Formats: sequence, structure tokens, C-alpha cells
Amino acid sequence: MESSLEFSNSFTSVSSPSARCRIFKIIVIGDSGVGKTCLTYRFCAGEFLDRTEATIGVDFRERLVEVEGEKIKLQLWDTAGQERFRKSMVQQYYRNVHAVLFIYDVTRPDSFRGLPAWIEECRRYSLGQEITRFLVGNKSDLRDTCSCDPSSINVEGQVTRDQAQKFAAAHGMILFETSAKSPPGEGEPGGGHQDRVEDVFMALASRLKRQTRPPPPLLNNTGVSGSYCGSYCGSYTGTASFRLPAKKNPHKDFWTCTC
Ligand SMILES: Nc1nc2c(ncn2[C@@H]2O[C@H](COP(=O)(O)OP(=O)(O)OP(=O)(O)O)[C@@H](O)[C@H]2O)c(=O)[nH]1
Repeated sequence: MESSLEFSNSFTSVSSPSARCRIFKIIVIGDSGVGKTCLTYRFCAGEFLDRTEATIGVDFRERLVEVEGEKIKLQLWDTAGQERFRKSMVQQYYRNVHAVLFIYDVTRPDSFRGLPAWIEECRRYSLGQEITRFLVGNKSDLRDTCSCDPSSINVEGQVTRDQAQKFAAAHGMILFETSAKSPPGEGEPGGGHQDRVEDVFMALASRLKRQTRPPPPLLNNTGVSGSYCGSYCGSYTGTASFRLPAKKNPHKDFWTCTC
């Protein structure tokens, strides 16, 4: 599989990355095989990844987007769903996170039932309801075709939209149903009632932009990849998003980013 770092910069929706843009770290979690890699690849590379291997530890992809005139970089941390491949995950991966995407497979109720365990794992790392959390049901292209209202489809062995909506509401999340494989449209399974992958991530970008205050004008640039450190300047409500440095920058009247 192509290295995410190799392609990440060539598929941005903004032609030249700005020297200064806010960076948002988003972790993508859920059971193995629900399509985390395919979803993040679809968004960053614009196509469906035919052959995937189980993610080991964390894979990293990013894309620069523009929301209402502001360039924002979404850093997607695609985490391993298999327990044995999560051993190499370190606490560091959960630091300075701005949003979490919980993924399940709409055709696999076991992956839906597994969500509370993922929520609990996030909670252990102080990623609770105060952080932006989206619930994403993937593989909607596999949902059985039905001429009736899709919210009431109750095909055995599938997760209904109603079920997912209730779960999302109970956990302060916004629900999306999508497909990394086939963009939903008229005449396809899901009948155009599903969300496009692009729309899911752009909704996230838009929400993150709204929730955060503009970066301070003279921030010391010690963050990620030569850009603003999103974990410092991008954070508004996050609990563990930044920490106070050991000392103040003697030359400037603001705190130095320490992450
Ligand atoms: N039909 C269909 N298949 C999908 C979709 N998304 C992913 N798949 C398939 O599901 C399988 C697993 O996809 P991955 O993206 O590797 O799943 P993952 O969640 O990253 O798995 P781990 O790395 O083990 O955690 C692959 O065979 C994909 O081709 C989708 O939207 N529709």
C-alpha cells in the first residue's frame, strides 16, 4: 500500500500549502475492518483503496482544505482496529486531539456494539464529550436496496439509521452514514440518502473552525510541519489540548507552544 506520507501532500484541495495554517488532529477509531483506512484514503487521495492490510499502530494522512476562506489542515490518525496491532500505540497519539471519528460498519452490528468500548478508551485519555465527536457508519453501499424510508430499514444483520441516531444523540455525536467505496447517489443502495465522504470531513473541518478561536498573531512556530501548532492555537475547549510551558519565551509576551 502506498505510504500515506508520500501521497498526502499531492492530493490537497488547496494547491499550495500555506506557510501558516491551523492544524487539527483527528483520530479515527473503530473495530478492525470497518473501513477506517479506506475512509481516510478516500478523503485524502480521492479514491477507493482496493487492497488494504490491517493497520499496525497508527497510519497518518493529511489534507489541506479551505473553509470560508481559511486554510485548515486536517491530520487524520488512522488507528489499528485489531488489539494486537494497537500494542504499539502510545499515549502520545491521544494527546492534543481536536476531534474523534468513531467508525462502524453498517452491515456489521458487532462493530456497532463495539462502540462503547472505543468511547471508554477515549474517555481514559480524557477525550470525552467536550471534544468534537462524529459517528460514522461506513459501507452504506452494501446496505440492501429498499424503496421504503431508509431510516426504517431493519434488515437483519444491519445497523439501522434509527439505532445509530439514538446512539449518536445519547453520546453527543453527529451521525453520518457513508461509503468509502461508492459515492452515494440516486439509484444506488442507500438511494442518495447517504453522505459523501467529502461532506463528512468538510463538516468536521467547518465545525472545528467554528469552535476554535483565531490563532494569536505572533505565535512561536514550534509546532508541526512548519505551521502553526494546532494543538496550541487551534484549541478552544479541549481539556488536554495544550499545557503550560516550563518558562515563558523571554522575547515575546505570549506562551511558547511546548507540544
Ligand atoms: N463495500 C465496501 N467495502 C469497504 C468500504 N470501506 C472499506 N471496505 C473494505 O473493508 C475492508 C477493510 O477496510 P479497511 O479500511 O482496511 O478497514 P480498517 O478499519 O482500516 O481495518 P484495520 O486496519 O484492521 O483497523 C477492505 O476489504 C475494504 O476494501 C466501503 O465503504 N464499502
